[in-house]
Amino acid sequence: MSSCSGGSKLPKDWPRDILYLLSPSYSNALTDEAHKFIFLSKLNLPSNTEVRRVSGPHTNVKITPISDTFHPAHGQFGLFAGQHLSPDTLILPYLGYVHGKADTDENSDYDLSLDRDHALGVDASKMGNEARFINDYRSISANPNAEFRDISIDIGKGLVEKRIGVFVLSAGKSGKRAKGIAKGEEILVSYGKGFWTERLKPKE
Ligand SMILES: C[S@@+](CC[C@H](N)C(=O)[O-])C[C@H]1O[C@@H](n2cnc3c(N)ncnc32)[C@H](O)[C@@H]1O
Repeated sequence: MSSCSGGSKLPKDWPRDILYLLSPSYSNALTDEAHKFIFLSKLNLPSNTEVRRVSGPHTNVKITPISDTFHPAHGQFGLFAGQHLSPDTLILPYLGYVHGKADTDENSDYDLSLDRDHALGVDASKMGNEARFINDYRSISANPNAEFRDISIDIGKGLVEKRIGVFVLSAGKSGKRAKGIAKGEEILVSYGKGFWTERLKPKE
């Protein structure tokens, strides 16, 4: 795990009690099968796989306190575009604690699925990067402007690591989203209906 907390490389408005990550943190309880799924030889990738290199802090985004009292996440933070972002651009990876079913925190509001078949998640509740501040579009905008997609990251020695990336939505067949995300616009995804139904359940 590569991390920095308190160093000069922290993004503006980064909370003191959350560890800022430059790469994922892995649970010691991950199975061999999970490791094989996450870490792959470049030689075994389909030829059309885009292998990427990314590193934080991410200057294309801004962590911003939500001061608008009509915003449903008022008093919290959101992630905003620091520059124009074109359709289909990778904005940043979603980093956090990569874990299996055995160490899932059922109460986390920052746990994103990495792979359903292997029951793998990325939980950014205690550690993560700027992506943990992305809000859901509901009650903020008519539609999301970004989405999560699988990405392959070059980690050297001929290996790649599977992660989740946040992408600007594609322009769409009719080109209605061709403008992408404007500088200063909030980056919004859909958490999926499941997130909100879980939240509405009484806590045990
Ligand atoms: C992954 S966090 C997003 C960042 C969060 N706003 C923060 O400052 O840490 C998810 C939490 O943000 C809030 N949130 C995100 N989108 C929301 C929305 N559309 N309506 C209400 N609350 C939202 C909820 O409290 C949710 O549990």
